[in-house]
Amino acid sequence: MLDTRSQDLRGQTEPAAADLAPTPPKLEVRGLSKSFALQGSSMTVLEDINLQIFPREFVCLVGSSGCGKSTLLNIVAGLINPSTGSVLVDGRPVTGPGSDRGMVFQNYTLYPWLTVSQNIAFGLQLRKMPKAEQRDRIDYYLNVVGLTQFAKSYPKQLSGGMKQRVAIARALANEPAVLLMDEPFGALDAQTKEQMQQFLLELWEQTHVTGLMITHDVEEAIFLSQRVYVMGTSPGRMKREVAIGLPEQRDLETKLSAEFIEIKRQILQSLRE
Ligand SMILES: Nc1ncnc2c1ncn2[C@@H]1O[C@H](COP(=O)(O)OP(=O)(O)OP(=O)(O)O)[C@@H](O)[C@H]1O
Repeated sequence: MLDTRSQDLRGQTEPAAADLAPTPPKLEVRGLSKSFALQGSSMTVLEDINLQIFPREFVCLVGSSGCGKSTLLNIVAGLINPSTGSVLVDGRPVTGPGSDRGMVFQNYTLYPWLTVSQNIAFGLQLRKMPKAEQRDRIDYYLNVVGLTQFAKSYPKQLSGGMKQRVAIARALANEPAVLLMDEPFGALDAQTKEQMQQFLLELWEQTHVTGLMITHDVEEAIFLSQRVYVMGTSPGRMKREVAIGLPEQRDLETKLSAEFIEIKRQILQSLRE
């Protein structure tokens, strides 16, 4: 029996955020700071971070190298603790990793000894999901990422883009409340990266998964999201929030539109300030 979140991921329920006012956020970061101990002193990496991501929103976070993007995402994932502040998913405080947050990293993190299907099944097995339901989910998400024919292949037999599609399918198969992605296309060549961006847009149209992705590629952020958070550095803090008013249906031509170029100019300017 699938829960309502899973139905949401399959695009069957939950109206758009704008149709419901006020809608509680799926993910909320409140007054979050993080300091690391460094050679006997303390280095503040994140300062007073606040953000909210609403159901069916796909949001990107951009910032220059070292501003704390990965640290923030790892805190949201529950992999490291904040120094102050909190993270809430569906109103519940995050205290560690959980299947309500699916994570995709830049470096391929598939298990090389497992097939594509087995990789996707990994979290489902941990949760002791009945076999028949596992098979349904695996088939469904293999189809969503267009890899049905590669179900029995091993990661070493796949290209970089295909590996990331498996990683996305594995994260989605748990039907998380929020999909978290840390530079998922950062290791791909320019052409594959563009294909993956197109793929992710189509995936979002199909699943309307709530997502938070970090990238230092401003064009990628604008192309993929409904909102972009711009981070400043030293210490990492939120500088600006930019609503992306582009139509939902986007393709590579969208990147050449005057509206797109204007948004890009504004974000680049914020990053430079
Ligand atoms: N465990 C740690 N101990 C000490 N300092 C850390 C630790 N993890 C991260 N940092 C520091 O925190 C800062 C932010 O790092 P982080 O990796 O979050 O940045 P980023 O914005 O994701 O960078 P990039 O885009 O280059 O990946 C850096 O100065 C880094 O050296």
